Amino acid sequence: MERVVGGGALPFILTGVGVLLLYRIFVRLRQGASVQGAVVVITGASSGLGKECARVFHAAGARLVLCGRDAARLQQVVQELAARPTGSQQQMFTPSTVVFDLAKADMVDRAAEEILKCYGQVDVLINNAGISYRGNILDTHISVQRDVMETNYFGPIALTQALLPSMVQRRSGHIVVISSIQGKIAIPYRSAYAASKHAIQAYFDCLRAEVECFRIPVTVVSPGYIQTNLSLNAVTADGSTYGVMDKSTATGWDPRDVAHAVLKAVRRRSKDVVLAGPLPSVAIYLRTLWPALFFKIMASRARKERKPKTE
Ligand SMILES: NC(=O)C1=CN([C@@H]2O[C@H](COP(=O)(O)OP(=O)(O)OC[C@H]3O[C@@H](n4cnc5c(N)ncnc54)[C@H](OP(=O)(O)O)[C@@H]3O)[C@@H](O)[C@H]2O)C=CC1
Ligand SMILES: CCCCCCCCCCCCCCCC(=O)OCC(=O)COP(=O)(O)O
Repeated sequence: MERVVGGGALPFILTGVGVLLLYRIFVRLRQGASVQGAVVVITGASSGLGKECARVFHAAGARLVLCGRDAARLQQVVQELAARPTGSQQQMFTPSTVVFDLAKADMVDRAAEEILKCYGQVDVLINNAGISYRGNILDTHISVQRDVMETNYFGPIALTQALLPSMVQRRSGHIVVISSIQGKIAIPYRSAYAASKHAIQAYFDCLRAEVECFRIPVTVVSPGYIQTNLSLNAVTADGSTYGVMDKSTATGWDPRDVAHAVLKAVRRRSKDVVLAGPLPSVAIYLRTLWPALFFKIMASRARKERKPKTE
């Protein structure tokens, strides 16, 4: 009797192909949506986390609009990106730049128009720009509290509100904000910064609920310390620049890792991402579940930090 070779093998081949297809679907689902060709706007793209996000989203094939106050520094980022070997077969786009100060309310609407003109639409807005603060509330002029709020809160929400109607019209878009662990817990001598990050968290939580019906996801990313110029650029109680690279900043997360986490959050349309080690994570739970203990720890921290200045 003759045996048909392949007749017995066919089910195995079909099963193999099926398993392979299922595996590819699984990988795709885990990876989430592609950002290839997506128009991604990044504020604060001239340095630190914003610059790393520019690198990561550029490598993923996004069409970038890079924002900041300093045209020359943004151009430098554009040149760096253009000079990078692609290492992949996907199409890369030369980024556009839009220069404006988020703290100047009258500039933001015009900047939003300029941003929309770059590619006619915005697919992902990453509100990353920000400034930190170091100071004792007793010594801090109210204008410093206001200035930090302008950059970290009113600027980003004004830009978001200016770009949102075009997203709603298209029933498409994604809004991301880089908050901080300090948007979840407040630590001493950071009043202006922690308040602005708490405000950002609340605003974008409201927005998430309000725009879900338009299929526009809102992602709040709350990182712990990152190795950037944030502490160097921080403002102090009298409005002057702090100018110190704090140990906590210098030993923080690698901004590349945080930028990759931001890309992952965009692809997966995550709602709230906390990037923190065990201690800050415990502190966040403690603030909710055992506030009295959390406040005691913070008061003790405030006493310890005050000591060197008063002794
Ligand atoms: N580093 C850290 O430890 C952490 C940082 N974050 C957050 O990450 C974000 C990025 O900060 P990071 O990269 O660390 O700090 P950097 O100081 O390195 O970068 C800040 C960026 O914000 C831009 N920026 C500041 N003020 C304004 C303004 N008024 N208008 C427009 N752009 C402005 C700066 O651009 P330019 O000066 O060129 O205008 C710069 O590109 C911030 O929101 C910060 O709060 C969150 C957790 C931890
Ligand atoms: C019973 C066990 C109790 C354990 C509780 C421990 C409480 C420890 C407190 C930890 C505080 C962590 C603060 C983290 C702050 C942070 O990561 O901020 C990120 C930033 O935005 C940095 O900005 P900055 O300008 O402050 O450098």
